[in-house]
Amino acid sequence: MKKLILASGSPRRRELLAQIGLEFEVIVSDAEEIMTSTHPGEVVKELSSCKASAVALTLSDEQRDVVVIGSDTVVAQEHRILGKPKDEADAFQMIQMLQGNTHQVYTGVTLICGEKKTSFYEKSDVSVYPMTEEEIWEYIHTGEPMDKAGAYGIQGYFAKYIREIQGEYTTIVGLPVGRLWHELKKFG
Ligand SMILES: Cc1cn([C@H]2C[C@H](O)[C@@H](COP(=O)(O)OP(=O)(O)OP(=O)(O)O)O2)c(=O)[nH]c1=O
Repeated sequence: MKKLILASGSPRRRELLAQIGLEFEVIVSDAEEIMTSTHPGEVVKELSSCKASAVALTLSDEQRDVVVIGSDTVVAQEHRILGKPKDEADAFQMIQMLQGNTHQVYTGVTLICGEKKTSFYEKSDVSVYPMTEEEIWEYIHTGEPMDKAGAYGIQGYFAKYIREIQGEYTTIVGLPVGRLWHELKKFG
């Protein structure tokens, strides 16, 4: 297995990569996130590519055999794409939309090693129990929503509002590790 660089500041992504027994270095880029598509799957592929490319560009010649991993997660509810909330009022609006409904979580991943590059995405469906306004504010005051796409974390307090998921759990937390491992093997 080649050396790995995780181009992400997300603690969840580090935990998931460590969970499957991989060793890696973390380099966080300040990539400009350029979006040209409106399909959530294409959006997360593009954004993951921006993050991985920004780090790949900083590597020296000796590091050309390293695989750089970039990733991005969004929530899609009907025709809307939700990233991280701007403030608590935005978080309230997002959770208000998600409660009592089913939405999709898309995570895109890009792997870059020298000239070789691959991007893919995974999608999971998440159904949320109805929540009262009081419950939504109580959840926002846990501080959990602000750094998360769709303003919730399935791995935290929000778990008690999850009715059903279809698809891979790690896609929702931010890194679909089964698919990632499958793709990494192709890099040798
Ligand atoms: C839906 C959901 C998202 N999230 C997180 C995963 C991502 O960290 C975050 C979405 O933001 P991203 O912009 O994908 O990632 P990030 O800014 O946290 O990290 P980086 O760009 O450096 O890789 O939301 C959860 O932790 N749990 C969830 O249930």
